[in-house]
Amino acid sequence: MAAAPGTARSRFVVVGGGIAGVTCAEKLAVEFPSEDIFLVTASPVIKAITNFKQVSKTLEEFDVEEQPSSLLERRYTNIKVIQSGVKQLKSDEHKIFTEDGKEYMYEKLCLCAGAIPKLIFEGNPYVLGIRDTDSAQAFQKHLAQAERIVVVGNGGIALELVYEIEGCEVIWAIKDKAIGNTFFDAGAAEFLIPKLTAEKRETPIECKRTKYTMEGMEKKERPLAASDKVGSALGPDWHEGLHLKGTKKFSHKVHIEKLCEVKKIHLQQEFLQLQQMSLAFPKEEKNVEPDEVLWPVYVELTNGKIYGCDFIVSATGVVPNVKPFLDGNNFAIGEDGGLKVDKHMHTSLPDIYAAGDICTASWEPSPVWHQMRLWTQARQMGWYAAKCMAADALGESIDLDFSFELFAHVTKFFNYKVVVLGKYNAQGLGLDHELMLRCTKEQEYVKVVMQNGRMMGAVLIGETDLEETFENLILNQMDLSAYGEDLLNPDIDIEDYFD
Ligand SMILES: Cc1cc2nc3c(=O)[nH]c(=O)nc-3n(C[C@H](O)[C@H](O)[C@H](O)COP(=O)(O)OP(=O)(O)OC[C@H]3O[C@@H](n4cnc5c(N)ncnc54)[C@H](O)[C@@H]3O)c2cc1C
Ligand SMILES: NC(=O)C1=CN([C@@H]2O[C@H](COP(=O)(O)OP(=O)(O)OC[C@H]3O[C@@H](n4cnc5c(N)ncnc54)[C@H](O)[C@@H]3O)[C@@H](O)[C@H]2O)C=CC1
Repeated sequence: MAAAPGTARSRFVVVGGGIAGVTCAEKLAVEFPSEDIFLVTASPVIKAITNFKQVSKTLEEFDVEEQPSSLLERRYTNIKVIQSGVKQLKSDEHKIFTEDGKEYMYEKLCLCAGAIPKLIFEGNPYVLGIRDTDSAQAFQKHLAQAERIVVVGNGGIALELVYEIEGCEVIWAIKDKAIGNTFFDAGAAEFLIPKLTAEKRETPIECKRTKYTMEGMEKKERPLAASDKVGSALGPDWHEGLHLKGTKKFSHKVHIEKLCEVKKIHLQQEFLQLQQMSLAFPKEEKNVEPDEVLWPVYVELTNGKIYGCDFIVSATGVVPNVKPFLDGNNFAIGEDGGLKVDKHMHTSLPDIYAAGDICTASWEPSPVWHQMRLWTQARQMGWYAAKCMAADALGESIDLDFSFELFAHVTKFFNYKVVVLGKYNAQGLGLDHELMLRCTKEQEYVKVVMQNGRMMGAVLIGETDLEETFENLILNQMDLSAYGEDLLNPDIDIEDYFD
């Protein structure tokens, strides 16, 4: 298709300057050194991966740096970064239109526009979400004035926040029976709880995991994204540079409300009126605090309790960022709202690929892999999408990348190293599975998920040193029935067994 005058044209265009987009553009730049690769991004900074190390077959370790886009262009002279949001895609014309009034034609396009926080009571000024550097800084600013906040959600962000916040009371409202439902079961939650309630927290452990830094610029020099622009998602250790401190002298004070959701949020005046009328909140029945404590906002939970607070953090997951810029194109959309991609990261529309948080993996997965919107998967998908685009462009075939064989994630919660492998929470295994546990208080928690004598998943908390062995056992699906409980016997060197 010929480009109209004024339309820039590139064989490969990538949208999004997060980990998925940058990795995809870098790989394309290497595969096609004589082509210009356009990277179109709404954010003024890009995310780059440095010091990448493959720790084991599927576990990886890397640093993530927020960098000015000029550094990327200097590293890859055939990458051209266009800093403007895409406002429209016309897939039938192979064109994208940007906010600054320009248009670009592509032969192959990869969409890596990430996800946005799925907020409860969206639009309420007392409800904050955390996604990018700007929203994290806004949160920090509000926290500095706060005495009490309510954190809603039970996933990665909530787990990190409730542990890190100091000098501010935290009411943590979760839908589930136990904390951290996206990463662990109730047993692991029990193991972790004492760390949360301990008054004094230790210095952070050194842990082999991704690290988050800002390279090539001082924090104060960082260009601020305009508030209406979508920045890249934060990631590992995002809170390290932030001072997450409230106004109080105490260190930590967390109260957990289980099995509940937020029913309503009342502004102070509305709350007082209702209370005066004694209609909505008869004090003897509900957990309403004494009148002398006045809060800007009151959170009514579905368990009937009401908590006043300075503001609410909604850490309630993300939705793929497909609106409004992809409206008018007939993409197949997954149940979670992402662009469906097949095993070649191809969307349902010709010549359009997608990677990272924006996409929904819709191929038949390996029995021990599942998608989770994580930094590692954004990198793996971006890299593999570029390989698939290259293979398509050259008329070659390509097999699904090995990284999708086994789900593997290393992170840190409550100052413990946490490794989750395979179907670590027996996801999708039904009742037909067994759990084996080993736990030493304040030291380690090891859980393996077994099915028909085979290891299907594991949660390793603490310095267990078991990740590589278990990774192999899950990958090779060896029949372990003969070993029974010895599999977790601390007196047996399990690695020797299987070498
Ligand atoms: C607070 C927080 C902590 C996290 N911690 C961890 C962790 O410890 N470990 C982990 O593995 N993962 C973590 N994650 C998840 C991880 O950050 C994401 O899964 C990952 O960054 C997704 O990468 P991405 O490239 O798909 O999307 P993003 O990083 O969101 O990048 C999207 C890019 O698209 C651009 N964009 C958006 N719309 C447009 C448009 N219309 N036109 C042009 N460009 C556009 C944005 O500006 C951005 O550059 C965390 C996330 C958050 C929010
Ligand atoms: N260390 C790590 O690996 C981290 C990873 N992340 C990733 O960043 C992304 C965003 O993190 P989160 O927002 O924590 O998402 P999440 O998907 O990890 O967790 C969302 C939580 O919100 C709960 N929830 C959903 N709707 C709710 C509602 N209406 N009311 C109450 N609770 C509700 C869910 O049950 C779940 O516990 C995720 O993809 C997450 O995996 C984030 C922080 C740390």
